[in-house]
Amino acid sequence: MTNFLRRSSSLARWSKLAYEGTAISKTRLPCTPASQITQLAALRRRPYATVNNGDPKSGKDKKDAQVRQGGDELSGNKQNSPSSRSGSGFETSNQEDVARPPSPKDDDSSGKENRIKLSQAEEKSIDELLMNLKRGLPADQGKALDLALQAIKRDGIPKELMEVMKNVQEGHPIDLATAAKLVRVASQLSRNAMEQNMAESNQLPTNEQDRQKFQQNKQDSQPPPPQPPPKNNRNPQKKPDKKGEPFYYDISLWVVAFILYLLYLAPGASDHSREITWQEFRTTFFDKGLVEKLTVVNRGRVRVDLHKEATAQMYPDSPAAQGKFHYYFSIGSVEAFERRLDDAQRELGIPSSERIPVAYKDEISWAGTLLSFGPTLLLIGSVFWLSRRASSGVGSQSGIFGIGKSRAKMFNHESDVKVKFKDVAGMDEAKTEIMEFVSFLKDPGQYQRLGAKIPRGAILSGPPGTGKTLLAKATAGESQVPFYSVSGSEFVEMFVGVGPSRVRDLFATARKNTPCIIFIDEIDAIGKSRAKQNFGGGNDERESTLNQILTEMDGFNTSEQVVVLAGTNRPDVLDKALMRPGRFDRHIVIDRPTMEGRKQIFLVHLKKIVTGEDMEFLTGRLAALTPGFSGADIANCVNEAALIAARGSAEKVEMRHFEQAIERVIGGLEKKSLVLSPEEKKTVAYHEAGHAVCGWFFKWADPLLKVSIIPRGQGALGYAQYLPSGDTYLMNVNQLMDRMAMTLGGRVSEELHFDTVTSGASDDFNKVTRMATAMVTKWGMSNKVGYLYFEEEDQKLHKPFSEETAKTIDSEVRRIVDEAYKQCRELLVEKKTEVGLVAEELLSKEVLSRDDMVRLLGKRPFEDNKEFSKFFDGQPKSAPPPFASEQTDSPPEMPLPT
Ligand SMILES: Nc1ncnc2c1ncn2[C@@H]1O[C@H](COP(=O)(O)OP(=O)(O)OP(=O)(O)O)[C@@H](O)[C@H]1O
Repeated sequence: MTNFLRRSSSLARWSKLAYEGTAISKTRLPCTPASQITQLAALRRRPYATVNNGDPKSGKDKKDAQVRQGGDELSGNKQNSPSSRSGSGFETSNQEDVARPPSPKDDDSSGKENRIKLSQAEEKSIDELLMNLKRGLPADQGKALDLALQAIKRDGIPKELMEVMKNVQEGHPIDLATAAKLVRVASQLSRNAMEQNMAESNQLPTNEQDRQKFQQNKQDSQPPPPQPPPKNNRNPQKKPDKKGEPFYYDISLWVVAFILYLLYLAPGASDHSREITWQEFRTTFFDKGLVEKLTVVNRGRVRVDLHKEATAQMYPDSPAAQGKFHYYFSIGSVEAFERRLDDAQRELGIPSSERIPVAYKDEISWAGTLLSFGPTLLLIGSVFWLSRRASSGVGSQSGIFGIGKSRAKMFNHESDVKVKFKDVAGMDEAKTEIMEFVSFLKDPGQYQRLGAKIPRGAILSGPPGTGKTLLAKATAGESQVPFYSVSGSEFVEMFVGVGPSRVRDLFATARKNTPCIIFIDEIDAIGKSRAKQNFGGGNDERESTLNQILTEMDGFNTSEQVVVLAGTNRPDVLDKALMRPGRFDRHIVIDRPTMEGRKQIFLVHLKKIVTGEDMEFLTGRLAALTPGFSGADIANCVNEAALIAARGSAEKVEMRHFEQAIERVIGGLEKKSLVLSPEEKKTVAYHEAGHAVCGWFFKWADPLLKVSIIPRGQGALGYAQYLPSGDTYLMNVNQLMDRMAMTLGGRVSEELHFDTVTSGASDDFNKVTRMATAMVTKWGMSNKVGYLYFEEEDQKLHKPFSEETAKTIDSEVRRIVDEAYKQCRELLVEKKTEVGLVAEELLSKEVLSRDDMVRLLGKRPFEDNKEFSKFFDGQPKSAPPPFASEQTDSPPEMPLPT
């Protein structure tokens, strides 16, 4: 035991662990140790060392034994050394029992007369242990530990505990009765320690009768005068504890921990066996006739059963003389072992009738089996842990078990959805259509009374940023209902079945919160036509998600107030089944805003901006400057203007800030770092001048607003911006021809003014070719091809026309472009001087405005669109910003006629 106690660091660790294990159930403490003892005894294995010279064991074991012996000698216990007694080091204390002083009669089994005192060396070890342990403990715990160990030191270890340890050592498992015994011993030890402590501090009598009397007297008497708190009293035994019960538990805890530790150290159940070699087996046991039986276990090991009595006589200290202990040795193969054994027996002349019986046995090693499951358990454990960790992060839906849950964001109508219809500008028709959903959600009774079927949903389609989501939110805001927003792509996962499951979950949640609105943005991610998807391999997962949406929408009964809105930029690719009545009943097209729409959207966004400009004029001018802008572009422009103004420390956002912002949004950042050579600059100037002069003198072309040779954005060395003749939806042949001629103006000008031409007109040619091709193949503007429409489809492998038609189309496109070129060249030859004028002015100023053009070329000979031109005429100073949607150096492409 001295040895064990010397290892105080491990005792500290172990006791702390035991304490932590039991601390959580302080009130149930007396029951705790029993179960733990069983576990602990089985957990820890400690090699056994016998001390007899004849006993087969390694040199290391011998050394251990010598150390132990030395320890016992040190403790003055020489005559009780293990060589004279079997058992563990604890038993060395048994002799002290004789010298134990008589104590008052105590009826409990762990009373003082039943204790075995510790030796001096052991007591010393306890003191050391105490010192080490107390360092890492809170003051209260330290005090309790002190008391517990002092009591053990003073009174010794109960005999019962010793018996248990002996049993454990002999390999008997700790059964319920033993556990109960241990509990009793532990609690008795604790109580004794506590009472002793009380007695010492209050002179409490230690025998039962006196104790009762004392308690009675204490109750009858006056409460003792309050003691001043003892200052610097370092002796916890003298200090009465005020916490009472909890303190008792603390002591108990330490007693339990200590007992557990003793058991844990006892060379117990685990020390049933020891490996030896064949040679050791032969010389030590076999040749001496001690072997009773051999058992081949799992064809790899042989267990040696010895004649107990004979072994005990020959090796009194060997554990093999005790109950369940046995030696074993490993064999290479059963056959080889049998041969060896036969040989050995033959050598010894053992007759065949007396030969040692050999049994064969297969045993399952539970540890091995468990170990083989280790990697699997580890994998399952880590997956579980990862999923738990993930789910404790963003939200409870994000773990692996929440994968089938809908990712829809819910906006509370009271707090989150603040958008109203007044915030959505420039789409009056769409608002009127969607208003019906609002009145249904607000007052469904009116519709039901008249037998009208409630619309299920609407698809909002249109280019990006035109306000589809905003409109859906405003619908929720107006109808004062919850709003579930989800993107179509959020249904698509790599796992099969997740999409449909999320759809189900979304609709189930919505049904629980009726009335409400579900908004599925970018529904084309899942709602693509199933026929089209199958080209080049289908996507079953997407298809089943779509099917689930169709089913869910069918599943609504008419009284369910769930409206499904969906947004898409590609209504053309949607599955027809989605669009049929009863599902998305309404198809609301939200196009880019018109001039009036843009004005209103600017008004909405300008509300938040500090500006001193006249609102009517400002919004009109900005709207005129931004044809083709979506609501999102407008919002971005307004914000950009405010940023530019703030960057220049301006008081207010002025017109020039807005114009700069629009330029930036359209053309990108000015590339100041890009320095052109003088020749390149000249070419760009003449190229742009060619466009500008064409725009000025062709009746159906758009007049110039601004031309610049400052490089911007990606690869645009210069650009010309034009005043649109209006929000054009239809274009006639004259307009198309003038526009194509104007687009070719850059190259023609280069031809007329330079010896050679540059690559700068490539984008112009692209536009011209596309326009001419559309005129021939789609718009019926070629007599030779006639009134035919040929769809351009990238995915189609075959052209929808014959080779002959293809040739005709080619020649017609070429004819049209040639005509446009001729028209342009005729004009520019005639206006060669004007082109030179404009180009030279551009070279010197880099930017020319509409007013510069008037000054250089005179007033345009045609009437401009009043609606637009009123915002630009009479503005001598400010150069108007560029035309929308143009980033290159050529005139704008015409909108596709609808
Ligand atoms: N009609 C409008 N009135 C006011 N603001 C608008 C309007 N349209 C768009 N906006 C602004 O543009 C922003 C983006 O619009 P929104 O998200 O609704 O576009 P969307 O059509 O849903 O785009 P996408 O198709 O890319 O999803 C809005 O937050 C709003 O600031």
